[in-house]
Amino acid sequence: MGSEPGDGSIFADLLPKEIAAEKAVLGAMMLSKDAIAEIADIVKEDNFREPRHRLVYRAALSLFGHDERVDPVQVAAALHGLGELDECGGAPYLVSLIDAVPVGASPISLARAVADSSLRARLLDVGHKIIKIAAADDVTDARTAVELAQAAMHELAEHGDGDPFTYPELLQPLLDDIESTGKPEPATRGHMSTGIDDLDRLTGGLWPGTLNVIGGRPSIGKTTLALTIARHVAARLNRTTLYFTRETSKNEIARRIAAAEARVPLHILRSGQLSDDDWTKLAHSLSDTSEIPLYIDDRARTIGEIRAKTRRMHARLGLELIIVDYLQLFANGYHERYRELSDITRDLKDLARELAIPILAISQLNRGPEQRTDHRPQLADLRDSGTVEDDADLVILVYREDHYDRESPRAGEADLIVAKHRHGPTDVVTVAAQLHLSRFVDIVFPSA
Ligand SMILES: Nc1ncnc2c1ncn2[C@@H]1O[C@H](COP(=O)(O)OP(=O)(O)OP(=O)(O)O)[C@@H](O)[C@H]1O
Repeated sequence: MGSEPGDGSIFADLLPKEIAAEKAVLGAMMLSKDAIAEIADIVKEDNFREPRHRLVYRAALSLFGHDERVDPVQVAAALHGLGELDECGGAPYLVSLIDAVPVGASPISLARAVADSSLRARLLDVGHKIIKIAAADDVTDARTAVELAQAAMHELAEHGDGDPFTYPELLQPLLDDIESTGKPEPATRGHMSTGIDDLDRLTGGLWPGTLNVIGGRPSIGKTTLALTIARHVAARLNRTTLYFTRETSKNEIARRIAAAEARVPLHILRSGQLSDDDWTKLAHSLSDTSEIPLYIDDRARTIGEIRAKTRRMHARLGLELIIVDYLQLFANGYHERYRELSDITRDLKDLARELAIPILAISQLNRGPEQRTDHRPQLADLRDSGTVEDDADLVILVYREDHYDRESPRAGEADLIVAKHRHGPTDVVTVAAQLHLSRFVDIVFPSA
């Protein structure tokens, strides 16, 4: 028993509950073939920290792969054939694994518990490694030590499941190393405008080190507002922006940006039925925007991945704005939701401070607006989203009257309700909602 020798860890001793979780996963695999596929998606062999559990897992998976029965008898026979049965505690131990499955437990939650504890053990190992790097002051200078520590953390975030690296995956860190070596720290260029004049007059734009939140009910236009700001910052201000999207694919985001920049309606881009004029507009805008520093990522799945990618790209490119679309999608469901969302917003706030850049995060609201007669969102509608209401420096709530009433005399308008502004006044800014072009624009009143 104890930690696997290969871990080389002084910290990662297995706790009784972690042993129980590993046993339960293996037991669940021997109870149901359906469970095996679900578990294998989440848990890899090296997630098991008890060595004999790795052997049982490998044998069970091999039987499953050959479409054979997976039960204690078959697994015992397979292990016996490999000369590993005694090392695994014999047939009685395999039978005891079945008894270790808690009544009513889902295989997925059991698998997640094992993957989670494996990741924690790796985190402890990395922590230990970082302490050793930090202490070796006769070997490395402080700056190199920080880079080594960051590399250790990146490896953990990107390969928590222990998969081998592909060559293309290794190219990126290599490029980062080559490009960041000897490059001065990017200078912070202060606050930036959002491109919505009235909003900029009220807030001064987005400030370094702040967490800014766009809140709204589904389909109200949160992504449209975030993309309006992203386009302005990247295309008009030429400042490097990284947009994390999870629900909407990067291709769809690109389509929405193209619609807004070329002023060709989204449904026309989707249908492919472009007129000659549309093609001309699209071609011009593609050439105008071919080098804008806007990066779109639809692969990050957790806040840890967002942090790792952001740090890596910041070292390489000097990021100036991060956008996260949207907070709730980056909760992994391992813990109570309120706590996870609180952790995510705190992490984003810390990241904004650490990198001295603004972060703009989209958040869903609870059903509060639907329960009020005027449907206007309020700060308190963020209440279910962890501590975002407290952590945010600026909260902009999006509201469109025509979303609730198609006959509204305010059709085509959106209110951007600045419901929280830590360093200034709150107010409402009204803009034109051109959703078919995926953009919000200032309302220009004809001069008298
Ligand atoms: N071609 C179009 N013409 C008119 N309106 C459109 C078009 N395409 C999308 N819309 C509208 O734009 C709105 C979607 O905006 P957006 O995706 O920014 O909302 P959201 O608040 O981010 O939504 P979600 O919570 O679903 O992510 C919807 O109301 C949708 O009906």
